[in-house]
Amino acid sequence: MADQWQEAYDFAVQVARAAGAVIRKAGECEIKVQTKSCTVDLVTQTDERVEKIIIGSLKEQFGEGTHCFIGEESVAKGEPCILTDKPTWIIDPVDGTTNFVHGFPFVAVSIAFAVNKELEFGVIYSCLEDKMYKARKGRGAFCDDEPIQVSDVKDIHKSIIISEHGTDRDKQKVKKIFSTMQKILCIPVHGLRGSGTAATNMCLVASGATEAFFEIGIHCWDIAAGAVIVKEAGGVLLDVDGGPFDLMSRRMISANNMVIAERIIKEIEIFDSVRDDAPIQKK
Ligand SMILES: O=P([O-])([O-])O[C@@H]1[C@@H](O)[C@H](O)[C@@H](O)[C@H](O)[C@@H]1O
Ligand SMILES: [Mg+2]
Repeated sequence: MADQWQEAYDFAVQVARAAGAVIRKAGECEIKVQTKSCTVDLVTQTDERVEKIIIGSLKEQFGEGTHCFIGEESVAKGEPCILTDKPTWIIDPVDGTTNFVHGFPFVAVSIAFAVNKELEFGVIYSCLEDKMYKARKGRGAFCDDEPIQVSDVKDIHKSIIISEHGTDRDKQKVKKIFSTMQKILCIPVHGLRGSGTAATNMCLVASGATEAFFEIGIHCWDIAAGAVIVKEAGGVLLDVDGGPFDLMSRRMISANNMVIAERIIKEIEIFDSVRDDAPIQKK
């Protein structure tokens, strides 16, 4: 059967690389910062401009109305965040916006593609590192066209675990986040890390640099591309309660294997997060 998504996959890589160049250039100028859900949930004109460039390029290539789009900044402006069976692009134009604003060197363009609610491929361009991660369902994962695979560590005491504190500053949630981190650190593990971008964190799992990344509070656009890349690199994806991975649930763990995943899950103190696909509350 003709390989119908190869062209879309190759085009997504080109678009991600071009978007990364725009981000790098914008980072050389003064960055005007605004906020979204709270004072530390940052957004810049670059986030919005890059998302428009990506979606515009995809519409031009594949036609208006044939594909659907879930983009971080479009959703922030009220677009629906509903995954249907239609071919759908799930886009985070600047993953690691806070890093971008501060010049902290981890910023990624994350582009995923789903059909019939199945993730077909994911592309993550870590644009300040100039590293292109990509994977297609059933065809392996790559960084700069070199195959990558997860670490073979099974002993939690020999692991590095990534988690992030996110942008929610609710005291009860922060307490659970840090209590979880403390319990994991004192297993003990070799170390805790966090790049500040979920997409990059998942590439670090996929490339074997760390054994797991989990977070409660992330969005589908942060993790969709990384989910394909981790899975194709031989890793596992689960809900933080050990259930099946749920792209819209705002929580997940990605790990190199089930032994590490299940050990980390034991320590996670779960708190509620409104699903990405929850009905929009009328103001
Ligand atoms: O907002 P953004 O930079 O696209 O996405 C970021 C995520 O990738 C990260 O995992 C999370 O901890 C941050 O709070 C932020 O949400
Ligand atoms: Mg993001």
